[in-house]
Amino acid sequence: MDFTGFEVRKCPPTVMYIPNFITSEEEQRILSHIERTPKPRWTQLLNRRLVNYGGIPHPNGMIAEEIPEWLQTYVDKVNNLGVFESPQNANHVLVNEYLPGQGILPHTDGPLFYPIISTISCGSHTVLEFGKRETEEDQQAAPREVLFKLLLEPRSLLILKDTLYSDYLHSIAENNEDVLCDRICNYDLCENTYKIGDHLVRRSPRISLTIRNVPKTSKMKLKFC
Ligand SMILES: O=C(O)CCC(=O)C(=O)O
Ligand SMILES: [Fe+2]
Repeated sequence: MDFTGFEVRKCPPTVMYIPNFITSEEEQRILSHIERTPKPRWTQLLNRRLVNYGGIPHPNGMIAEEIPEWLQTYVDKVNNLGVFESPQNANHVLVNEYLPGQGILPHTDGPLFYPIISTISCGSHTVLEFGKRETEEDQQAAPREVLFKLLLEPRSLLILKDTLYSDYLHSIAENNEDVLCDRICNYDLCENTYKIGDHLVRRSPRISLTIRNVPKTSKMKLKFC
């Protein structure tokens, strides 16, 4: 796919933002599958809950598990864009659920993944914030400065790579609503519905599909003594 027109130029390289990557019907289908996920499949964290599909990434290699067909459709859709240069096709999906007021602390995705992140948002918008990685002695410093923000609309696809993967931390503030006029780098690529009114948009529950490649996989070996 030719990404011209989808690259966000007001922030460091590289961000691609594609609004309406999936249709409302596809979004509803995803949400209803997630809704039916058995409770024990979820890992409940303090400020969100998550499900791993494709296996659990591990330094010794991920024991690959088959991704269910309804979800593999979207992994294929992302792979077909040529985002992950094969043979680095995506093989893992992390499903995160955020209720209003929930978020994720500043982090990088680290060395277990091939350094490209693709994220499909469903159900609600959110605002992804970026800060710079700090040195050890800076750790105690005052709250980390937010350098720029991206608005992730429902049904959109976000792709992050290069220095944005390696040098910047990303996070979602634990807010019930977002002010959308302030330092949003991809604002001109967003839907018009967000460009009217008072720019204060309430969050509703959001499901994100973070689609990545885990390069190191292993076949499970069972040892019987
Ligand atoms: O929900 C999102 O869009 C971000 C998720 C994320 O950063 C992660 O799971 O590493
Ligand atoms: Fe992340």
